[in-house]
Amino acid sequence: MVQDAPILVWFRRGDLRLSDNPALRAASEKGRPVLPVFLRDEVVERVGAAALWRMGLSLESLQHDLERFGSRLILRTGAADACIGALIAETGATAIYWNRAHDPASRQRDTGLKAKLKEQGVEARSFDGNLLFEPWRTKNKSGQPYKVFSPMWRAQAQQPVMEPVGVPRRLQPPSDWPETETLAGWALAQGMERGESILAKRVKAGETAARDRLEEFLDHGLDRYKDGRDALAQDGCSGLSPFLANGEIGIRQCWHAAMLRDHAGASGAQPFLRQLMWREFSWHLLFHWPELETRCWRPEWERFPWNPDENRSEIRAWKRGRTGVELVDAGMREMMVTGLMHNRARMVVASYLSKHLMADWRIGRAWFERHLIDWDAANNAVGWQWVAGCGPDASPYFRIFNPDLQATRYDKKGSYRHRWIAEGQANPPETALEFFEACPAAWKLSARDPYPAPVVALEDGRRAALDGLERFREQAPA
Ligand SMILES: Cc1cc2nc3c(=O)[nH]c(=O)nc-3n(C[C@H](O)[C@H](O)[C@H](O)COP(=O)(O)OP(=O)(O)OC[C@H]3O[C@@H](n4cnc5c(N)ncnc54)[C@H](O)[C@@H]3O)c2cc1C
Repeated sequence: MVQDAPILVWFRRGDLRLSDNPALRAASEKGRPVLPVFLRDEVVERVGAAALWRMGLSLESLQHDLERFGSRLILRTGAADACIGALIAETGATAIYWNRAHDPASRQRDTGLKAKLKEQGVEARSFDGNLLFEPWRTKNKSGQPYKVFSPMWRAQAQQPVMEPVGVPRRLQPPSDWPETETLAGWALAQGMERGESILAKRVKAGETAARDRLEEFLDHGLDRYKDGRDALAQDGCSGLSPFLANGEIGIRQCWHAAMLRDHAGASGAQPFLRQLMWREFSWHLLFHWPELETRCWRPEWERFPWNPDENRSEIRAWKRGRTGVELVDAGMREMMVTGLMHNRARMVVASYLSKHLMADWRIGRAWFERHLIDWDAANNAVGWQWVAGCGPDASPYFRIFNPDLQATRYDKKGSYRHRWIAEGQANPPETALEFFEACPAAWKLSARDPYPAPVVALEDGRRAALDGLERFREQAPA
């Protein structure tokens, strides 16, 4: 009987939660058995090592949350259409619901699958659960997608954002559960070299932890956010990015909670909402320009004399936190130890790579993709293109961050560098020493090594970058 047939609810990285989950909520309201599913499919296979490991913690937490409802999470590996086809055949499901993902690979997969399922008479419904506004509905005054952040912020911040839907009241289990693979069997930490145990010390995962983090930040961090968000050594940001990347909290939940504080007069609410809108802007761009991760948004920048050679010793030094430029090295080491990097440091290390070292920004984008636990396809691509100067609304290429000046301004007392760089300190803090445990053994790094001399003198690097810009401008068509 169709009215008793199960509905598959397909969770993805980006919506691993029970609240503010429109697909799950809609399925639960049908009064039919609900079968939650997560696939290790072609899209998941692309996720970098650290983010994949972090996603495993999310899935573990989601499993527990579902079990509290008498439900389960069915895990399968393989191409999405084969896995879904098999589950339909095994369970008699006649419908599948999911929340839309907006990265190009997911869109391609979902569009093909939806058409195929419809042909087979299966109800395939998608919901908007991952953004404040669906990107095809958001248009500038000329009816075009936004290319510049500020007008989008001014216009969209005034638009009503859908209220988050609540946790389902009940999840009716199917009469028989299909077979599931196990998270242990998936061994999601496999690609992590040595970093897993170090990262694990600091990571909290899951929907409850995400909500706690948001409340803690709103109660104790929001008022300091405007000035504190740039201070490298302070815990001045929300720390929500890994929760958002996995969808343990919904963006609409964050937005509405911050709006309430804004209405109550909290001074940091507007700057925080603005950053949430940057995430929205990034996804808006990736939706409308699906090549954003791999191609310069400004096509003429493909002719910029980036150096594509990833095997240069300077690039190796950048990856290993051994450039001899303290702020750059501190940022890169923070990422190795925590899977995260302060936003200011992300900008500095990205500028150093794409300008002082003239490396192709895609080398950095891919390295972040492998090492960040908050990896987000849109934020990462837009962040890199913004810094490298080839994206929409980008910082101009001639704006070259001077890491030493940035350190003077945003790490006045040197606490951030002290926290992450052990060499030369009589009693380095644990954080600085952990870098040597977290990085691959093959790098053969030791805290007892002398700190390296700069691989490029900052002034030489800046000059070379500006010369590159001049050559590029001379040969670019008018
Ligand atoms: C080169 C580069 C790469 C980046 N890669 C990523 C990435 O892979 N994943 C990621 O989530 N962010 C990325 N960012 C953006 C930003 O650095 C992080 O979102 C931020 O540091 C996360 O910390 P938080 O949650 O405490 O931020 P908060 O300052 O508390 O901000 C709250 C939320 O707003 C959003 N946000 C904040 N700043 C930005 C921004 N500049 N662009 C887009 N959204 C923003 C994020 O969702 C963030 O979680 C990148 C930035 C740069 C310059």
